[in-house]
Amino acid sequence: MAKVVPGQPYDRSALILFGSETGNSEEVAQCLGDVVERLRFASKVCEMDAVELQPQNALHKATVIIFVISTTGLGDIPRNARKFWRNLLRKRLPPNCLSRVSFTTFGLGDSSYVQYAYPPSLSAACFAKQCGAFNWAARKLHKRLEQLAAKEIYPRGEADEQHHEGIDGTYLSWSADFGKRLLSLYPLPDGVEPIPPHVLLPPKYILQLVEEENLKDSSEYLEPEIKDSDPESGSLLGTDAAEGAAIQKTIALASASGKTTLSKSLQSPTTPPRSQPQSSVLATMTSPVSISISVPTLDHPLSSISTTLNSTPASSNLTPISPTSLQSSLAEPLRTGLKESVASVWSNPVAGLSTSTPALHQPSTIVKGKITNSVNLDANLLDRDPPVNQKVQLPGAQGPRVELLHTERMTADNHWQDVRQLTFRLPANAGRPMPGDILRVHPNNTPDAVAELICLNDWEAMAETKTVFKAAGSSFPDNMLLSPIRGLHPVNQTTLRELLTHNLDITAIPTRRFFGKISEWTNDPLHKTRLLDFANPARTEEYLDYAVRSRRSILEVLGDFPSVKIPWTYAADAFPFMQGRQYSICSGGDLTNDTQDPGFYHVQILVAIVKYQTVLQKIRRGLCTQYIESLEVGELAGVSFERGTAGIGSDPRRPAILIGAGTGIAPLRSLILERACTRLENEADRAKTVLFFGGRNQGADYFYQEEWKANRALLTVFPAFSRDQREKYYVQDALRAEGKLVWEMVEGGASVWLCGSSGGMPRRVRAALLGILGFHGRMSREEAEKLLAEMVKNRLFTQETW
Ligand SMILES: Cc1cc2nc3c(=O)[nH]c(=O)nc-3n(C[C@H](O)[C@H](O)[C@H](O)COP(=O)(O)O)c2cc1C
Repeated sequence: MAKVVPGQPYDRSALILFGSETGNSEEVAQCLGDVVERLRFASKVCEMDAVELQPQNALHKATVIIFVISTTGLGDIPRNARKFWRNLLRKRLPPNCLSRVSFTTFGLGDSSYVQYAYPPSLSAACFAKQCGAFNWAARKLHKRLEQLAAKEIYPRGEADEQHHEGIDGTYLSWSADFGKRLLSLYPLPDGVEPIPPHVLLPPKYILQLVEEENLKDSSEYLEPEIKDSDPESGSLLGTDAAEGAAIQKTIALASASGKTTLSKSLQSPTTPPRSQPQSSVLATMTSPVSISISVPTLDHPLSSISTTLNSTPASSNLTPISPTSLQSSLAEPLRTGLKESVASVWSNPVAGLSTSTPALHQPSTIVKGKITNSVNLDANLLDRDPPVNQKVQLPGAQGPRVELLHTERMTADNHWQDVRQLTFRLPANAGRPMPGDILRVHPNNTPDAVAELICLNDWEAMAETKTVFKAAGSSFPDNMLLSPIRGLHPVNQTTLRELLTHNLDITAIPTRRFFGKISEWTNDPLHKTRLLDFANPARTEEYLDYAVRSRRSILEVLGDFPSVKIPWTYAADAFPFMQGRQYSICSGGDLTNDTQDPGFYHVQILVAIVKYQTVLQKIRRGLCTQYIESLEVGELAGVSFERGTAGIGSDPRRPAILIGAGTGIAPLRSLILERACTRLENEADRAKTVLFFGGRNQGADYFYQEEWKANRALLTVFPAFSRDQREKYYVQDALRAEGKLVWEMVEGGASVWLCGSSGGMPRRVRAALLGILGFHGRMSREEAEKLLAEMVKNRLFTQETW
């Protein structure tokens, strides 16, 4: 078992700042954190919005800064980087204000967004040159940093999800070369080597057992810079300022003196004395039975963790791993392809990225928009006693909750797909929901899954004991920067079981980084070798076959490798944090009002329940939709509200062409209802609303057809069902068939919305639109392209695909 070697700064530090909408950039940032730590940099990974531009802060003290940012919407900055971006754009910033900053950027994007995107600040010529909105956020950030005199120490990297190897297709070679560049710029002192890949890096967060009195005054240790008074920053998922403060409390130190006591129940005679040398071995896998814990002190937060697990090493009973492939297209969408080709000499073979599928959008997601506050739903709700049921509630009942009023299956009973409409009761203090707004659903792990994980890791003895998160200490020069824990509900003290239930994503598909980590916690040589294979970027196919194509969960992997025993103190570091899933609202207009109580609004979402089978034969279910499926009417659900596109397209005086397939109807219905209920002084001003809807069968998944009939005067619908006749017929075919009408509406200034799956549909719809502009509008290809780009620029074209 390798010894823990804490990061040794040697006067070098790296700040890794990410802007991430669905978690991919965050994962890249964590991987880069590992890369630099192995090069002996003190590192800190945090959201961009957690950092201020002030002269004396970490931004100016770090030896290097790596910005990792995705592009969202159509050329937009992710919401947890918008405050930082706005600050960077301030006109009164001195032109050389970042002259002490050495940086590089790594962008995450999708080249399919080249097509329509035309970021507002760009001229047509520039647009053509710059390939539309592809990686637009990273490009403009990089450019702005240089304008402010920051020094580029390594060229920008740009990952493309369309690459056949996904993000890894760019990331792996880029990070390997970047590492070499760092070593050449900042050579290590004689006799000091990079931390080798087989040595476990210190954790970012550790768990401690605490007695209640240790927590009482935890607020006095809050780290000033993570306090975020900007209500728009939304840096903490689904939280407002108060909730953010609570999160800060969560990560606040339990004891300034490092005097952290063990829960009495766990203080066994085998507990080592506190004076024990801090560099004790992390875990001795071969040792028998007892649990002994020495608690980290502030000075040496990591080196003192000493856990002797009751682990009898399992014999090598690894389940045979055969290449597998997905049998169903119903799997939650794979946003990130992954693969690996480059393994550099110095680099950590586990440093490559892996899929970040768990953080993905679910159907009905809208992530586009200018205004994206997270709103605390209702303080009063938090005081209510949750209904008694089998499900474990959010710890401390502090997470945002809303009441589920109604749920309804929207597909025919005999249809293979279960699509549900859920109606929630939203406190009015969140503001009136508008088309384009989002509900984020925060799921739970099931009690069974949690129990299984606890059992697999032999954590039964401490599972019910109060614990506290502690951001692991760091030699980072600016100690103000403690990264907020994204996606963590504010729990001041919680048990390990509660944490696993509400906060840690134990059913995510494991990343390569996860395999690298857990390989440290087995003493079975065969298991270790296999785990390191999966972590090795040079053996991507094995990882893909074992973990991704078969959609194995972290829990299943731990079941396959029973010799792995994760020290419980590492739980918060080993597992990803659970992030809520976003759903665009499908309600609007009069449906929004609560006729019984003006203190509330009603909000609906449309959710396709994710259930599928891989060649492993096991039925797989989406974590979030499983939670949604289990919700009962009247129950308070973990849901937060976020602003989206600010009602673009809801003005009934402007014609609207709405194109949607499947659950992509959600934001379109919201628009239709909003437009219909908006009263006009002169009804003659009301413009056409035309919906092109794509489904499989009229009898199975023609959502809201009764409503459309009732609204016939205000809405024209052209449905396209692919499976109702021999010849496949899709929305793009319906568009072509109504080409003349479409052209007339575009000519009349219509706004166009395109919503649904990001597969081939958006590309085909775009081709159809270009054809219509060419044929009916008599435009050349170039003119048609330019018109579409102009529409994007003027926010007359909105694409919400996932
Ligand atoms: C709703 C949505 C909009 C997107 N818009 C763009 C875009 O305009 N340009 C681009 O290059 N990529 C775009 N992408 C691709 C993302 O940048 C890419 O999926 C990235 O891996 C997401 O990283 P994140 O999880 O850190 O946000 C978009 C993705 C989604 C889901």
